[in-house]
Amino acid sequence: MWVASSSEGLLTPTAVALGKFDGVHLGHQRVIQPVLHPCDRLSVASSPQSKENQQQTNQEYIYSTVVTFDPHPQEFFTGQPRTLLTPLDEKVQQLRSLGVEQLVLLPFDKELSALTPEEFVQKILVQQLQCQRISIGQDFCFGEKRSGTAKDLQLIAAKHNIPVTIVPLQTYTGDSPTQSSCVSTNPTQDARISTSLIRQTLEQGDIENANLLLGRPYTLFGVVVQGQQLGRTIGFPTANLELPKEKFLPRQGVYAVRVFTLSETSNAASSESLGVMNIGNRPTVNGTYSSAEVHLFDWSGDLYGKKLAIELVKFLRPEQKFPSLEALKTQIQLDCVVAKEVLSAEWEQ
Ligand SMILES: Cc1cc2nc3c(=O)[nH]c(=O)nc-3n(C[C@H](O)[C@H](O)[C@H](O)COP(=O)(O)O)c2cc1C
Ligand SMILES: Nc1ncnc2c1ncn2[C@@H]1O[C@H](COP(=O)(O)OP(=O)(O)OP(=O)(O)O)[C@@H](O)[C@H]1O
Repeated sequence: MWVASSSEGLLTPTAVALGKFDGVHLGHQRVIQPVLHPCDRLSVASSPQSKENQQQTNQEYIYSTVVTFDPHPQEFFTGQPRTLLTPLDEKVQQLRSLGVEQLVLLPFDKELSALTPEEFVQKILVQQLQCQRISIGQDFCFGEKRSGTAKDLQLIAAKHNIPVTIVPLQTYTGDSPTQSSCVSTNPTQDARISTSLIRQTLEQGDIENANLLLGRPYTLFGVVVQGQQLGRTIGFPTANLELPKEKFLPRQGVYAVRVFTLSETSNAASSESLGVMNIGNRPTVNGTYSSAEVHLFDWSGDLYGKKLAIELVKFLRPEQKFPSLEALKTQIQLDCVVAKEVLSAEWEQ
């Protein structure tokens, strides 16, 4: 997938899905669908329809494009760094797997934030992106002080003969964490699927619902670095992960997880293990910084420098300060038993 951050080097003309898309959750995926090429829309596959096919039928090739903002608008307005469900690398990976061909990162600055809705359409969508088609969610707002609505975009774009798909809000009943049918389009009863809702569920340790809203497991990607090497002295060696500093972390505590070792070049998963993960400050050993560390079941070897993907499956318990390393060891043994039960029950479903 092509990533562009300036008006130069853009692949044009484009079919554009517009928004922040942090998390690339189920609502976002519905907004992206209408701009994908037909074969990707059906299969949600990774390889887009070939450009040659479209040229053979004499159509102008239109690049399926997600247009987003960098930095996140909230970061620009508050001046505070914002953590993200999907830092850039992860967002690129998710969008690529949906079949998106281009990600455009509009620099969100004073100038961009001051564009009126009409100027945004004219300067960005028409002139820069040669946009042929647009997809947005029903609650999309844009332009200076978020003054333009989805309907406004439809009216303004119509003047340039650009059709706009307004995707109805995808909502969630939240009462049935094991069924994908809990995603619906009934906005009166249900909560709108949003980045904010997923952040809240992760903050509460409600991994099952966060995973449903995302349409995939919430995953931490990181490189294994050295820890204090105390884990091996209590019989539970752990791989300490260095995570992107902007990655949003869920509630501190212990999780049942699935772990994939990634190939250094392609990011393809080469092997899968099960394990337990702790996210927190390790008060028992007077830890002074937050760490994320995983113990893999029935595994031994050297993971230093390896890239891991850790899929969170279930929150097991909050982190605690134990009176001794022996007491911590006893608790981790119990954590392993519970995690194995959780993960094998999941496997059977
Ligand atoms: C499954 C699991 C649960 C843990 N739970 C706690 C806990 O409740 N409290 C705590 O202080 N540390 C906890 N830890 C972190 C340990 O203190 C840590 O693994 C140990 O100090 C080794 O750290 P090191 O890898 O930096 O050597 C947990 C670790 C694991 C793997
Ligand atoms: N649940 C949803 N159903 C339909 N469209 C959605 C949904 N959530 C977001 N969208 C649309 O997807 C695009 C990207 O959404 P965006 O990331 O800007 O908002 P969000 O997911 O609601 O996040 P936040 O919680 O930060 O507002 C926008 O066009 C938005 O209107």
